[in-house]
Amino acid sequence: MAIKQQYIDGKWVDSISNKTRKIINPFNQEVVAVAAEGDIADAQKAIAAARNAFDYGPWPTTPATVRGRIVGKIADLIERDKEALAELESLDTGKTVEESRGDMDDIAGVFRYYAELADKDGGEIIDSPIPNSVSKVVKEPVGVCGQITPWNYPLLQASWKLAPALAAGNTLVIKPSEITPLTHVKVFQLIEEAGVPAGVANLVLGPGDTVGAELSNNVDVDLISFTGGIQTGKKIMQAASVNVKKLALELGGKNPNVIFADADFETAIDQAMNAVFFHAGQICSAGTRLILEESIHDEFVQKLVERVRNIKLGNGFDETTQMGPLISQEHLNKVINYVEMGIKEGATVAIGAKRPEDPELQNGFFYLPTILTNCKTDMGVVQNEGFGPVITVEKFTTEDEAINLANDSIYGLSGGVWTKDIAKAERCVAKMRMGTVWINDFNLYFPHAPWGGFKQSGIGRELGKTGLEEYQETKHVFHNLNPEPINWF
Ligand SMILES: NC(=O)c1ccc[n+]([C@@H]2O[C@H](COP(=O)([O-])OP(=O)(O)OC[C@H]3O[C@@H](n4cnc5c(N)ncnc54)[C@H](O)[C@@H]3O)[C@@H](O)[C@H]2O)c1
Ligand SMILES: C[N+](C)(C)CC=O
Repeated sequence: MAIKQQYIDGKWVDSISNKTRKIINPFNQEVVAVAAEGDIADAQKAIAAARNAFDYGPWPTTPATVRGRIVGKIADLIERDKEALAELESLDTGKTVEESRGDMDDIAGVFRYYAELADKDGGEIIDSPIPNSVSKVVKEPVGVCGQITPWNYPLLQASWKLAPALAAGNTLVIKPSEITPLTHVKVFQLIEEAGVPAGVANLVLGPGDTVGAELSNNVDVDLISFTGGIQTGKKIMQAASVNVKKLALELGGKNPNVIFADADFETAIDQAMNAVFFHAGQICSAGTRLILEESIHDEFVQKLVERVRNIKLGNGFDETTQMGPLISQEHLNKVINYVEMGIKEGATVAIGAKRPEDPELQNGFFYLPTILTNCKTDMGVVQNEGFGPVITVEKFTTEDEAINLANDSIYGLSGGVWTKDIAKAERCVAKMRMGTVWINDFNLYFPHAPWGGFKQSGIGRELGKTGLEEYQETKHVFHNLNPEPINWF
């Protein structure tokens, strides 16, 4: 099996130590690839290449229109190779190929969006209060960017970082999760083919506590952008303080889905399922806290259970599969412990709470879709991110109570509210402390709208215009057209 290599300074390379890692299909634990396993030295080599390309290379001063054209070419190539990319993503993560195809459309859309945005902000002329002067504000790239991505949406999360960083003229080193590097490797082949100059975009494979920590610590990195868990985010924030790096953190969520009695009942049930069981709940914005108005609670739970019973688990490459496995044995163990904690705390199992018995699923990291009722907001299972196919159900009777429950969290990534009462929806949205709030929808995102968290769900925003601005410095240039001595001294 050919080794999946790193891409450093425009060359495909093994790790300096020659170490490798087996990449496992979570559906059956088969080895699907062998990847180079980089270390601190590989990260340093890539950072040096990115530093050199930023300080002495053409990319930062290449006209934004030309950079945009190259970013657009990457979008074209992703569309060309969509099927191959989707298959790699599903082999690596276990998600259905149908879902991976959707991810690839989204990813191409992100590159396209930033390709088109690249040359749209040419800065600003200020009406200077000083006679005979010109005052202007220009946008410049931040410098060398370190980018660290998680395993649940490997290439999608990478696209939110790569596309704006390149469009804005930065150079970068990206590190995917060590267990899901395959689509990163493939997209770097496309980045090379699109004509991004050597040293501008670098890919280092390997673990977080070595490669990731080096990206966070190294003083030659000007900005670190991280998507992943809250505990890792805290470590990165601390490390980034070494040279006051610019910091963007996209962390976890424990997202409330508030359903009022006047909501469209069937649609709310359907979307409540989708909000959690899509990708087996391994989504930062999964609607894992179902908050139901008491008068509809029993019927809603009963109907939900009936529908959840029919969710088809299986191989992501089988077109009838609706939900794949969890990512790894380690993660499966975490989800098992998380549900056990909820049961010990007094939650009632409405369905699931175990592994499936189907013999065909025994080699995969499967866990049954699970609904826990009788949950109270102070339970660990309600407060902690489980990152699996598990819904906790709470009840409310008044609008204020619903909002208080929704906000009772250290997280603030996303939330939803379901009602036909427009005024009620707007009142709730105004009080819900989250970066994204959906009215009569859940889990929707697109390149044009910013994404990120309130509270401990993160710092900064990806996507939208703000997603480009994260990768730009703002410089004020004052030009005195008639310099004269001040004669103070
Ligand atoms: N807010 C969002 O948009 C968003 C999107 C996707 C995932 N997430 C979050 O990601 C988490 C799941 O992903 P995960 O398990 O891969 O997270 P994780 O924090 O374990 O790992 C994420 C990345 O950080 C690296 N890493 C680990 N330790 C590190 C260290 N000390 N220094 C630097 N890098 C380090 C890992 O190798 C990986 O590449 C969930 O909490 C989920 O909510 C958030
Ligand atoms: C940000 N999103 C929803 C694409 C993936 C979160 O895990």
